[in-house]
Formats: sequence, structure tokens, C-alpha cells
Amino acid sequence: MLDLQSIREAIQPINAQVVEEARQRQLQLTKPAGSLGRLEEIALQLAGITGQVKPPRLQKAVVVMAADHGVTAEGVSAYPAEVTPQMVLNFLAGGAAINALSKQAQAEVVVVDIGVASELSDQRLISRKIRWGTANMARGAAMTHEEALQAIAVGYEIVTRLAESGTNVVATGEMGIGNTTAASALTAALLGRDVAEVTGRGTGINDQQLAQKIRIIEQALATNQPDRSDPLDVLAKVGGLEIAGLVGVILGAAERKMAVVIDGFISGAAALVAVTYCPTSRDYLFAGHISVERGHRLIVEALALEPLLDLHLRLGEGTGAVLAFHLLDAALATHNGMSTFGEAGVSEKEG
Ligand SMILES: O=C(O)c1ccc[n+]([C@@H]2O[C@H](COP(=O)([O-])O)[C@@H](O)[C@H]2O)c1
Ligand SMILES: Cc1cc2nc[nH]c2cc1C
Repeated sequence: MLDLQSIREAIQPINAQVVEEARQRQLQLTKPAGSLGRLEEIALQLAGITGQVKPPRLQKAVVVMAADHGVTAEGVSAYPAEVTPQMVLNFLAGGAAINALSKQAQAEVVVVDIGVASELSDQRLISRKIRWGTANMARGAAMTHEEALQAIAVGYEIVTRLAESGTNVVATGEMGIGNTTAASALTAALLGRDVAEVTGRGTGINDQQLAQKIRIIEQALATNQPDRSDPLDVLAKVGGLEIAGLVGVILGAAERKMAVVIDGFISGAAALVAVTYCPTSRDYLFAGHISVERGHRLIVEALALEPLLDLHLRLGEGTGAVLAFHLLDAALATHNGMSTFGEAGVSEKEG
């Protein structure tokens, strides 16, 4: 069994000395100090994460964790639960948005069945089904503590394997009809917010369905009484298997000193669980974008992250995170590739 406490203790802050050396290098590059704005900040964070003043070229992957949610029985999504396995097949065939965007960003797509509620067998699929979807959280715990730990272990194992084959930055992706309900329940519980403040329309529900979704989440929290001080308890009771898997990806990446680009609301909820459990893991995170889903803003604020993109996305799959890969590449292209004032014979600031 995964020793999560040892992993938490093994996660180190990023290298502040290297960040400072990278900052000194930036001051030498042929541009007014600070003029590349957030691209400079991205490069500094990557320097601290990798421990290299000139970080190596990014080798990118997106881990798409797929799972089903028993709470879909309550009518909380605009789409039927069967879309989850159908989209998994679409990911494997290369026809989804995440495939198109990953191709463009030169990122590997890793698709994981961590809890889809149907039989899926395909050579290209990483089959790590913990159970056939979660239980209906409106009536009891979504999963057991043990199952949540098993799902975290799956994410940890997958990111470890990616690191061993040279991946140095990972995006979090997910697919699961009903998972904005789980993400809202987690956010309400962990941030101590009213359910209505953190609940949105997901795949596109109407006003009446939104009112029902809020009632169901309130019922789930009242039934399960998750312990806010214990993020793993909250995760097991009102989370999801794909969310737990992404917690494992984030903690495993942080332990291995790999950068993690977080996608939207569901990925954000996984980051909230991971950082509540291990605050140091935050050093390794980039918020790829800000989702339309209203609870996401509260998560990024709580994590003190500043999203890189605001494209009004609400798709998931890792799409916003993979789009942000382009900005990480751009940050390193300038930081590593530009000439210094001395090298180029350009005059420095006066006075
Ligand atoms: O990433 C986001 O911010 C996001 C916002 C809304 C919906 N989604 C995706 O839509 C699905 C969940 O929506 P729902 O309405 O079924 O809860 C799931 O597959 C997510 O990947 C994702
Ligand atoms: C078609 C479809 C694709 C998705 N990708 C992520 N969530 C999704 C939800 C639906 C409904």
C-alpha cells in the first residue's frame, strides 16, 4: 500500500537559490527588466522546480483520468453517464479536443480507466479500474477511504512511470459525467463555502437542474458529514475516482520535482485536496486557465495561483492545461535562448 505520509514528507520546496540565479540571468537578457512579465515568472518557477538555471526542454504529457459517478442518478448533468466510456474510446481513437490540442502542443496523451462503470478493453488504455463508478454520494460515501487511497496510488504510479521515461511536465486531465457535482461538493467542504457559491452548470444544465444539483450536493454533505480538517476523508466521501487519481499525479510529480499544469474546475478540486494535504506541493503547480465553472475561481484564489489563460473554457479533459503548455515553452524559449546585453553589445539601462 502507498505510504502517503512518507510521500508528503519527501516533497521538498523548490530550489530558492536556483530561482535567484535565474532571476539574475533574466536581468542580463536584452530587454527592459521585467518586460516579459509572467513569462519571466514561469521561467523562474521552472528553474526552481528543475534546479537548473536554464531548465531543460519540456517533455510534455497529459494524464486523462476517466471515471463515473453514482450521483448522476440524481439528474445532475446535462448528458447521460454513457458519455464517459464513449469519450474514453474517442480519446483512444484520437478524435477529442484533448487529442487535437495535444498534437499541436507535442504532448503525449495518457488515458486511464480508474473507475468507468462499464467494461473497457483496449491496448492503448491504462486499465486501473478501482470500482465501477462511485456510489451515489447523496445517499452515502462515494467510496471507501481504502478505495480513495488506491486511486491516489494509481495516479502516483502513472506519473512515476512518466518521469522515468523522461516526461518533465504533466497536465492534469479528466473525463467523468457528473464530476462537477463531486468537484463542487469537495470545494464547498474544503473551503467552507455555501454550495450555491461553488456550483455551476457543468456540461450545460438549465436553471431547474441547477437548483436540483445544489440540493443534491447539500444533501450529500449533510449525509456524509466530511471532516474538513481531513482532505482524504472529504475526497472519499464526496469526491471521485478520477479526482483521487489526479491527487496522486500531483503528489507524485511534486515528489519527483516535476512541474504540473492544472486544468479546470475538477482538476482544481484535485489540486485543492493535494495542497491541503501537503502545502509544499503547491510550489510545483501552474494554473493553466480559469474555467467558466464558478467554483474554480475560489479554488485558484485559495491556492494563490494566477491562471495563465482565460479562454472561457469549460470542457475539462486537460484542454486548458495543454493550451498553457505553449506558454511554458515560450517562457523557456526566451529565458534560455535570448542573448545577454554583453553578448549582443546592447547598452544597459542608464543610471
Ligand atoms: O474543467 C472544467 O472546468 C469543466 C467544467 C465543466 C464540465 N467539464 C467536463 O464535463 C464533465 C462534467 O460535467 P457534468 O455536467 O457532467 O458534471 C466532465 O467530463 C468534465 O471533464 C469540465
Ligand atoms: C461530449 C462530451 C465531451 C467531454 N469531455 C469532457 N467532458 C465532456 C462531456 C461531454 C458531454
